[in-house]
Amino acid sequence: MTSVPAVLVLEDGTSWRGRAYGAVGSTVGEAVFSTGMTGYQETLTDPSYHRQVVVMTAPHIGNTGVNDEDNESSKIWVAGYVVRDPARRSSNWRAQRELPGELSAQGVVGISHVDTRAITRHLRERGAMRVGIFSGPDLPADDALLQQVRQAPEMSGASLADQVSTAERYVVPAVGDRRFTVAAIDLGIKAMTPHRMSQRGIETHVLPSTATLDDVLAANPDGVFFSNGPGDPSTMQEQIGLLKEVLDRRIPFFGICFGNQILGHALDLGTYKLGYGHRGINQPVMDRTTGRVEVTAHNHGFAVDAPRDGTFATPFGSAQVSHVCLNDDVVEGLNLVDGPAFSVQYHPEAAAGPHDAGYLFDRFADLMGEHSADAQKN
Ligand SMILES: NC(=O)CC[C@H](N)C(=O)O
Repeated sequence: MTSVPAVLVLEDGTSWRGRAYGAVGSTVGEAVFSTGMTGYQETLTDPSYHRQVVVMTAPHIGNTGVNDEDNESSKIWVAGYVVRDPARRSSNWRAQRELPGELSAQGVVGISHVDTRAITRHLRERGAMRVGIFSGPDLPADDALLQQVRQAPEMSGASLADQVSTAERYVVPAVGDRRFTVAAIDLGIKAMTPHRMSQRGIETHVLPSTATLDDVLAANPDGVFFSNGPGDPSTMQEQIGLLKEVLDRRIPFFGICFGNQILGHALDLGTYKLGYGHRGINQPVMDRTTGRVEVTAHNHGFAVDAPRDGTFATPFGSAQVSHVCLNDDVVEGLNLVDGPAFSVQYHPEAAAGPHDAGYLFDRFADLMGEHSADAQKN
């Protein structure tokens, strides 16, 4: 098989040569790496990867093909894909198509046969940075390509949720009897999140990222949820304002990832950009409320800045850091002690990933149950 040449160019001028993988052409984005050994289809279709070029540290990608069941959204969102050694053909009973064909069909430019271990170490030492992948028979000189990379927008300051959110609201029904109704703000929601809620008797009303308080209240919700999503959380001023109104009304709240960062802002905490972020399905996190350690799925490049020890004052009462990452002490969860609100920076929906953190959806259901019991008492 003849291969088309490709080159990966980082904004610091470093470049790697390989072969075109998926669509032939060019793409730019933020270079990040994922340490997930499995679950590449869920990674590719996670809307939080919008505008990011993902380097897979697992060397062999494509082994299980792709199917119509494991998508986390309606399309592949990564801006580009970097793999070491693609499977020549898939071998899995659930495979319906081959990964390279799927990438090509969706116009996703990738590169293979590059040293993904070296690229990962480079990003780990120098931090996430802009990157381009360029493929074709006659590639321009690296200098010209570097200019294109340096013109790409930065991730800091990027407001991207509106680009990935649903245009229309939709409802994911509860499995069995409906116990609770949740209004979920879609900032780039993964399909598994309402699915996990439905398994707990929750009917989820998924609303566009531009939803107002009236839109939320129209669902008559027992709880409000803010999803994961791409971009810089400090740009989400409308959503931060909406969440403040939700907290003010003491409606039970749960947030995942971007939702955790937005809760941080609503509590007057800041967010900052991590050197290279956490992406993968093998990150150890401690739930400080129980002392239990869980292995969890992550995909974040920003984090909340909050005091680690004890409680701290917020406009909505005292709060605490509920979870921390055991690798680097990054804040992985917030808990409003004086109100019905909590969030985590990682992914209890576990798509892909271990199911250790599934209890958080039960915690949300319990919070809604307690709150409705309290409301009846008052
Ligand atoms: N998965 C997410 O919600 C990511 C949140 C945010 N875009 C970050 O990179 O930190």
